[in-house]
Amino acid sequence: MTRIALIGGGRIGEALLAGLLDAGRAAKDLVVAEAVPARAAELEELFGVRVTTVADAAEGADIIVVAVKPADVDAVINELATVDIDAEREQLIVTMAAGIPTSRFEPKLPAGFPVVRVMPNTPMLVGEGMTAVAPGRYAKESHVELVRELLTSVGKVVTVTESQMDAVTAVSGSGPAYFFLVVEAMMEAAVGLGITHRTAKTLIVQTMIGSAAMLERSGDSAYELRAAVTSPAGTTAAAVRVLEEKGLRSAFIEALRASRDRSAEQGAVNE
Ligand SMILES: NC(=O)C1=CN([C@@H]2O[C@H](COP(=O)(O)OP(=O)(O)OC[C@H]3O[C@@H](n4cnc5c(N)ncnc54)[C@H](OP(=O)(O)O)[C@@H]3O)[C@@H](O)[C@H]2O)C=CC1
Ligand SMILES: O=C(O)[C@@H]1CCC=N1
Repeated sequence: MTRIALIGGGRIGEALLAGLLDAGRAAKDLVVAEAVPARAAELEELFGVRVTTVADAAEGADIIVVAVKPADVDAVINELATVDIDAEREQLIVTMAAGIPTSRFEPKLPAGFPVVRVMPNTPMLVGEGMTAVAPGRYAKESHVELVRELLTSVGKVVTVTESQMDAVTAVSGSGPAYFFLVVEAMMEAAVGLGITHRTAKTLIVQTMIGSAAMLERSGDSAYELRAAVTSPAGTTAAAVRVLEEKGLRSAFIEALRASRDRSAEQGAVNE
């Protein structure tokens, strides 16, 4: 079985770990390097995985997943550069850090060492992740396939070019937060209209799940599905008019641009 080293056991690292274990991967094939001792102990306790140093984790792994904050990536690269990793042993690095290009890794690693950049999201935790995968300069089709296979066990996977990664980050990497924000706002509104918190959550979550399922399964566009909900002079038209007047559409356009730009900016630091 493929041995996976996770460098950085934070929010996204935990989503990956939990998703992989739920998908049937054995804890003995997963090893974690985590800087915060209390967090390391928590991960050992929660998931039964071994927590060790970056060097030990990386040397024994087939796939080394880097899931630290963008600002910490250089330190991890420098550490990986000093350990015994080798493309001939079929090892590869997968980086999840927003904005950081594969070209930041490649010059510091053994010649030709393959790096694959990915942008996952936290729903991996429940097997419903969305991950985009882009090969670096030395990653072959077989490396991309291996990464796709790994991440398909925790959700959907698309392959993109690395130049699209900052945009993908704005759409699906950060995307869960936009939906959670919409739910927060709808919850507040529903409770304000006299519905209990518990009932409001049931109504909203199932409405999201149902709407997503229709988008996925019907051949119709979001516009067509929305039109089918909107009775002439009815309730939906009244609500949508307010949302449009308040600038929801342009807010999303500007928000995703800001997210894309922030991703690129994180990659540009220290270049
Ligand atoms: N959260 C998300 O939804 C997504 C995040 N990402 C990317 O994943 C990366 C991690 O994000 P996130 O999980 O939110 O961040 P977190 O801060 O929650 O997790 C990163 C963890 O790595 C630890 N760490 C830092 N340096 C090292 C090191 N040298 N060795 C071992 N562990 C280290 C951190 O410790 P400390 O706290 O001390 O720094 C922290 O516990 C980011 O680059 C982000 O862009 C990508 C997609 C989605
Ligand atoms: O907020 C962030 O920077 C990370 C990257 C995508 C989702 N979370």
